[in-house]
Amino acid sequence: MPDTAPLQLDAIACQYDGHPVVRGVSFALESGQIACLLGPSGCGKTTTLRAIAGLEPLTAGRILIRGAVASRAGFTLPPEKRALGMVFQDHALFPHLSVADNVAFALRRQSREARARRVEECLELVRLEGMGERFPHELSGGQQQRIALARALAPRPTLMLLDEPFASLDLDLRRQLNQELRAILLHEGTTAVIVTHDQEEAFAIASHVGIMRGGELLQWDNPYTIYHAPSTRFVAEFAGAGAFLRGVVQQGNCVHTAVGELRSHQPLARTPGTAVQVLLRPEDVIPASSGAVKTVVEHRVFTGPNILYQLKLPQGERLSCLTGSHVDVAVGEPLTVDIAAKHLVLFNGDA
Ligand SMILES: Nc1ncnc2c1ncn2[C@@H]1O[C@H](COP(=O)(O)OP(=O)(O)OP(=O)(O)O)[C@@H](O)[C@H]1O
Repeated sequence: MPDTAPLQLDAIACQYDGHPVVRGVSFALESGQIACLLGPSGCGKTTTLRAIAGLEPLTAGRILIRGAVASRAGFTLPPEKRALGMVFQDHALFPHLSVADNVAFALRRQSREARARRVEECLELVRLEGMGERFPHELSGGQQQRIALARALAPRPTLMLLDEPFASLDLDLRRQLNQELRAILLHEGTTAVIVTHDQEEAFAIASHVGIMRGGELLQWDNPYTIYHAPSTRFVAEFAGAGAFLRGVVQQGNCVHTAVGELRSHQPLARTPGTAVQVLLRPEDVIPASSGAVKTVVEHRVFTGPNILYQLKLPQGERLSCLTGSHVDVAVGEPLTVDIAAKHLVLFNGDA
């Protein structure tokens, strides 16, 4: 990672009233990368973001912005000196300023012409061209968040920090704005850190996802790796639906389970006889009339295009299964499946 990486965290720690809430968090972002910090409520996502912003001091470690130390124990460069853009859940627009003046706020040092040009450009980026003369209270919640985004982008920050920026909006609008946000960040080449507790949202936006728990960063990877090669069972559970089957490792990269012998295409790195749990994602479980595994539908969630089934095996263990919604089987009915996992994800233990 070159010294000029827009952002680098080296084992940072933060405390509130002597109580540690962030510990040993390290990651780095290259120019234009988009990261999401994801984790359950209270895991330290916002505190990490606030530390990057210069709003929380560090008790250990350091934060480098463009290769220069911005925070370490005993030193915190003030937020306004960090060349950051910030968007928080409560958009905090200036109510007495027009939309254009809100967006122009951080451009005070530029000439009138340059300022007007950039304001127009940013309003276009967030698809609110022609609305510059309006006032924030004349706009919808979604439009106000677009303005907050335009205002943060206007000075071309090194780094954008966004804390659940669309959390107050309804689901459809949130999804749409998240996709627009991703397109805008990519268009502008802006590096960003986004806090969310919505896994689907994180996967849809981010080039990198950091899963946090209890103040620690458990895994930092691209969304595909987080989902398909989770480092811990907690990450596996947090990253999406699935089931864990008890198994025992056999010779030849096989695991014996209640659904039969599962063979991995990659080495299992465990000695035969080891008790393990095998992660099976819903898309690894395929309905097939001539399938090898007999189950009964225990629960089902219809989402429109898909149905997510919870299936019970005769021995009592469970599987998740995702199908198109035309595979329509009622609770209590049998469903025969095949297991299509090629790369087995194993965790230790038979619990
Ligand atoms: N100002 C504060 N004073 C004392 N404790 C705080 C303060 N802010 C946060 N905390 C505590 O620090 C821990 C981490 O909080 P943080 O807001 O970073 O979590 P989070 O992952 O962003 O949670 P959420 O998803 O609910 O926003 C929590 O236990 C929280 O109660």
